[in-house]
Amino acid sequence: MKKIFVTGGAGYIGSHVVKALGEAGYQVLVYDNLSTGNRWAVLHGDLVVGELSDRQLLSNTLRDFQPDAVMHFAAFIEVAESVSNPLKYYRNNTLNALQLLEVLQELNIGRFIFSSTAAVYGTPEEIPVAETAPLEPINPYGASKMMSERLLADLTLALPEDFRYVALRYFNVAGADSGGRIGQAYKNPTHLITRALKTARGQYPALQLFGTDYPTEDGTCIRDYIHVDDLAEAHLVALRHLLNGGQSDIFNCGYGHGYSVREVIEVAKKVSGVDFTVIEADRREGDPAALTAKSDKIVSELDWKPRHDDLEYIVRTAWEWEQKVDAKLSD
Ligand SMILES: NC(=O)c1ccc[n+]([C@@H]2O[C@H](COP(=O)([O-])OP(=O)(O)OC[C@H]3O[C@@H](n4cnc5c(N)ncnc54)[C@H](O)[C@@H]3O)[C@@H](O)[C@H]2O)c1
Ligand SMILES: O=c1ccn([C@@H]2O[C@H](COP(=O)(O)OP(=O)(O)O[C@H]3O[C@H](CO)[C@H](O)[C@H](O)[C@H]3O)[C@@H](O)[C@H]2O)c(=O)[nH]1
Repeated sequence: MKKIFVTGGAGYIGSHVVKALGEAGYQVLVYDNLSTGNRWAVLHGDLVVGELSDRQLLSNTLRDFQPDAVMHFAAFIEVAESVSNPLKYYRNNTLNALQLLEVLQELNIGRFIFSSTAAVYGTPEEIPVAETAPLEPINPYGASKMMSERLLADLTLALPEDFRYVALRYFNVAGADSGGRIGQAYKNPTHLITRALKTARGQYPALQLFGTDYPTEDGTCIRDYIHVDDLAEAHLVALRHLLNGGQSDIFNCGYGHGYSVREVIEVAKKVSGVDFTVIEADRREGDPAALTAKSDKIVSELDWKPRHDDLEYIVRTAWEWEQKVDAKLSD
């Protein structure tokens, strides 16, 4: 049985990947400080509650576990916060990734899957954006991830046989486990779909719509929303690629088309059945106007088969999860 070490596996995306790894028969060890993750979200394997910057604990845990591959999800993820507190993001997302790579090198652990982001592209000249587009992040979050990608690229150049990685550039991840066991579970969520559905449930008085003067058809930002279970499957195909001797590579993870904020709000109103209040507000700092993935590379090269390219399904699974999450968080 192959062993996979998962940092950030108690978080939103990591927990869905851990679920998929468990169902596919991998042995999983999660390493997470539970800063935004939850113990109950780890459905398979064991959890070590630990801080990435704790080099000793990280190293001892990896030495004991001897994984065949590492998946690195642990990071801070909010664009707006990264603008107001950039060093927090460079420390956790870049410095802690660097230290993890040093420890892996010391222990000769050489297969790595990295959670990157569409934010590395900034405001691309052409959309859908291809993996080969220039990386010009417009916020510290994207820059912190771009720097980690650079570390990976340089390390694999130096050690082509001993270190191989796949960086997955996620677009906007949304939705929840179709079995209703896990989903996004933050005390103060900032993502559009989660905020909209919590507003529909009466947890916020209104949804703020950030920016209506973007150069898009309806003036609001366009994003490529990908269901979290399809993203989990992308990790499994990337893992098989590496374990079968595949080369280091980078793949976009999105469906290749997007929806405007107004379109998402309409679907959230339809699925919830609530005509919640929307307040048109100023642009949020650090937001590009439109970001969609050119997504054929992962399909053709890794045989990724997405199953949930349907905004209504994405929002419905998130809505079903919203009925449960508060009870989970107060457990
Ligand atoms: N959510 C998205 O739309 C999105 C898009 C692109 C990329 N990503 C990337 O995906 C990854 C997972 O994101 P998510 O949405 O699941 O966020 P999340 O906050 O739910 O998960 C991050 C997990 O990492 C843990 N963690 C953070 N810092 C840590 C540290 N120093 N030591 C130990 N554990 C730590 C947290 O407790 C949490 O469980 C991140 O790397 C993020 O940048 C997310
Ligand atoms: O209450 C809200 C929340 C969001 N938005 C808007 O909705 C769109 C999507 O915003 P999200 O916060 O849901 O997602 P982002 O596009 O900012 O960022 C997400 O996707 C990025 C890549 O595209 C990064 O990876 C990042 O980690 C991840 O949070 C943006 O135009 C934003 O301004 C609102 O109008 N109101």
